Amino acid sequence: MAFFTHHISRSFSSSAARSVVIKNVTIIGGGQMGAGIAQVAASTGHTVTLVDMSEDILKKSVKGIEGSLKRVAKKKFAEKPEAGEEFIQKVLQNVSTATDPAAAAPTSDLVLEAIVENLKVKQDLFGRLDKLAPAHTIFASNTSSLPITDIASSTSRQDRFGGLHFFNPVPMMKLVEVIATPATSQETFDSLLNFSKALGKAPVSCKDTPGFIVNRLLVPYMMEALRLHERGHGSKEDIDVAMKLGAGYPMGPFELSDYVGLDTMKFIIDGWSEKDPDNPLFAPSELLNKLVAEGKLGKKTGEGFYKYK
Ligand SMILES: CCCCCCCCCCCCC[C@H](O)CC(=O)SCCNC(=O)CCNC(=O)[C@H](O)C(C)(C)COP(=O)(O)OP(=O)(O)OC[C@H]1O[C@@H](n2cnc3c(N)ncnc32)[C@H](O)[C@@H]1OP(=O)(O)O
Ligand SMILES: NC(=O)c1ccc[n+]([C@@H]2O[C@H](COP(=O)([O-])OP(=O)(O)OC[C@H]3O[C@@H](n4cnc5c(N)ncnc54)[C@H](O)[C@@H]3O)[C@@H](O)[C@H]2O)c1
Repeated sequence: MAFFTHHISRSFSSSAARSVVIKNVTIIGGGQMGAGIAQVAASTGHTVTLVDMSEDILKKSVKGIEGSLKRVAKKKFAEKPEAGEEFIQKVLQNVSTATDPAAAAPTSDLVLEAIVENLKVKQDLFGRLDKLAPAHTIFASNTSSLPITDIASSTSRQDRFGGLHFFNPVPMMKLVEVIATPATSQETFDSLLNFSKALGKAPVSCKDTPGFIVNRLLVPYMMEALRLHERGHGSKEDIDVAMKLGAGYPMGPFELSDYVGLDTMKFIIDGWSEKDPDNPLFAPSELLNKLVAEGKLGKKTGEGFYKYK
């Protein structure tokens, strides 16, 4: 229970780091979130290196960025399609790709991670990068649910480590949660806050507490929707319609789950259940586990709670 009741008071450690103007960014993970963040960073004049595990994945990431830029350009340059095409090419020139994070880390002001929601994998990544990146480089995680303090513990730069939690789809969602751990320096926090503003986002300041602000409220809501459905008290279609038309949400909880990715949902819930085993809300869901086991991960695989082909 301590996981959900503890309170961390924010105190900034004294730090050798100065406030950094973030220009060169390495983003690790070219999935939904990493590609979206890369797009927005490149669109706002940052130099971006996008890293993932294979050239094939990176090709897909860049294709996704191009597709999203086309939607942005269609609106932004409605009257001037050739200016729209120029904008797309200019943004894409700011993005390079790599399969080894070591390639870009030495010249990065910020290394931002958006890989799988697994503590050990994130710790291994940052532990390795800590030895490669210069002293001034800030590290940040886009984790949905893991404590930033735990991820940062694999490095020797806990004062230069924070959370930057973006929302999906990144080009459309204005919010960024900027998370300071008790060890994050004021300079690092300011750099991350200013970077979020430079991306055209609206940052809010968060403590390193479970779910930060949005997911602390969103996860119980989503889990209640799942439990309601599992008890047979509402079809997923009716629950989605009800929350869209009755609460004004743009997507119902099952549509949103498919959009986020059911594998990510499961990682979040399994992690919280481990930390708070007595909370029935976080107990394993047979339905969610079955869909993930069948590889039905939502929109990205063509099927989740709903079918998309
Ligand atoms: C029930 C199971 C429970 C399991 C329990 C597990 C619990 C865990 C839950 C926690 C999950 C946390 C995840 C994460 O940490 C935090 C999040 O990110 S939460 C997700 C937040 N996002 C949302 O809530 C999105 C809600 N949806 C919307 O806002 C909209 O639907 C939309 C995505 C913007 C799309 O809009 P629509 O009107 O529906 O559709 P359109 O396609 O017409 O789009 C409108 C408009 O937007 C443009 N657009 C859309 N996407 C993009 C894009 N990627 N790039 C560029 N442009 C885009 C599109 O072109 C349209 O433009 P227009 O035509 O209007 O000019
Ligand atoms: N999906 C969402 O709506 C959402 C929103 C906010 C935050 N997040 C968080 O962002 C992170 C990424 O989520 P996503 O939805 O983009 O996932 P995703 O599955 O779409 O993409 C993850 C990418 O990371 C790559 N990857 C995995 N391990 C790697 C490693 N060691 N090195 C390099 N690349 C690696 C994978 O190949 C994949 O392309 C997670 O921590 C998630 O909790 C997700």
